[in-house]
Amino acid sequence: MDINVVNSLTYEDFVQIFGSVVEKCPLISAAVWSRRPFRDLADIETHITEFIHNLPDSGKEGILRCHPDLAGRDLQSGTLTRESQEEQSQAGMDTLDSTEILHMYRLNAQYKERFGFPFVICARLNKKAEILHQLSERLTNDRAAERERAIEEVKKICSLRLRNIVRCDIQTKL
Ligand SMILES: NC(=O)NC1=NC(=O)NC1=O
Repeated sequence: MDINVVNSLTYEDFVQIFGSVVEKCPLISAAVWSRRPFRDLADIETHITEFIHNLPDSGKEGILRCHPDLAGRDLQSGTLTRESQEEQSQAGMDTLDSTEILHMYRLNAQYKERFGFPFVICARLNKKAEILHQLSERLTNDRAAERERAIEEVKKICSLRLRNIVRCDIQTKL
């Protein structure tokens, strides 16, 4: 998306377009809007990651809690956001058999019980086997380390969603 177009967006249009780059956290884009004009898309990403970085632990955990479980209730009931649906499908979460779904459900529940926030991973960069491996492995982290690790995954998801916005725009230009 042409950065001059982005910089000329009204607040409402900016949040409409960028509000879901962090799952169900339009507040972040609403806050970043006031940092315009942006040099480029990477500049928007920098402002978003700085906003997240400067949040207290409770704020970071709040962002994590806005993420739907992988292969969880929202996927099964078709109530995922468009972005999450695409990401989870790409990772093969929508083709698990009943045993795998139950296994994911149990590990997600165990993880949430231990940390108080859901397991978050950038689904577009991982397939089923790696997701299960990471979920089991990260369960042994301490809370502070795991919070930071999960926030790093949120930043990867955000980065890919930002580029998706740009790619769509290029397509409309072709
Ligand atoms: N709990 C999660 O990691 N959820 C997700 N990761 C993604 O990349 N998309 C999701 O919905």
